[in-house]
Amino acid sequence: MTNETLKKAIEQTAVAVRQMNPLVPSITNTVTINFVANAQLAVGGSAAMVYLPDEGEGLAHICQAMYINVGTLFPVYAETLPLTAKVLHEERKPWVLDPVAIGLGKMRTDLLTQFKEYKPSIIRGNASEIIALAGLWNLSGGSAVSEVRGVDSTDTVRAARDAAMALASWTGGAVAVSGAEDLITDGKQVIISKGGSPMMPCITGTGCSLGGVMAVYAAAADPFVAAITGAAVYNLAGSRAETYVKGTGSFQTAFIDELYTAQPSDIAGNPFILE
Ligand SMILES: Nc1ncnc2c1ncn2[C@@H]1O[C@H](COP(=O)(O)OP(=O)(O)O)[C@@H](O)[C@H]1O
Ligand SMILES: Cc1ncsc1CCOP(=O)(O)O
Ligand SMILES: [Mg+2]
Repeated sequence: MTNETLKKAIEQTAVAVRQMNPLVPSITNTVTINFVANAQLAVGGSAAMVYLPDEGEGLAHICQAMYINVGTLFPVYAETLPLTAKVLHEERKPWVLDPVAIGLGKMRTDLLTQFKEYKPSIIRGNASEIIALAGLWNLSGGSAVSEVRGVDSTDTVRAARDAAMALASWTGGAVAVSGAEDLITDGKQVIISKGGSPMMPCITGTGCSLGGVMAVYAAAADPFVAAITGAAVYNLAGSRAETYVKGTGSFQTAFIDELYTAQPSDIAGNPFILE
């Protein structure tokens, strides 16, 4: 892939989701569920949030793509999440996994272990989560899950490069590592997406909603292009929003405005490096 073909693919993806308005349901955490839905709607998707096993399974059958985020688990998810992921895998529907706070608790570890066989099309996490997931799945570049501290990263994005590539090689999809710069790989190529704002990690849900937005784009593009398009619109919107807000409260509102108003050509023009 060249820079020009990638820019064209990003622009086409952003245009396509606005035309399609794809149904992209989520099973996600209760902290940021509203932010996820609003971000998905802002870029052109149709959101639907559920908790129950038959509802996850039912939506997996009819959706164009789906998002699973393990941020706040409830006992019912022991049934909901594997059932839903199994349908997505069997029907070859694109789906995005955010392994939030991997390492915390037995149920989270059990669920994330099971997802290895259901091969998420895109895995999106911060650097520590990506390194820990590769460790849990016994892939190269991974390390013990006990090193994760809650939901925030203690590793640099570059430190997660090998883990990200190993995970993408296993799934056959893409892996996106977020941070001050974002690294996206399909296991062969690596893209660094630039931009964003230091305010982004200071509000909860930028990472979670980025996963939801990547799922929306996965309804219209292959996982690698979808993940790159998600990173690009986030970095563009974050850079723009920080220029006129007073602090992190108004940043969240401005950020959604910038997602909504971002033109496909501007999303494609957000700086990236093809390594
Ligand atoms: N220091 C930073 N500068 C610019 N953008 C950032 C910075 N930290 C995080 N971001 C952006 O915030 C979003 C969420 O990333 P991150 O905070 O790593 O996820 P998580 O919330 O899962 O830990 C991504 O779009 C990322 O590019
Ligand atoms: C704070 C918190 N606690 C459990 S899930 C969650 C949200 C994490 O969101 P993000 O990873 O996008 O900052
Ligand atoms: Mg996160």
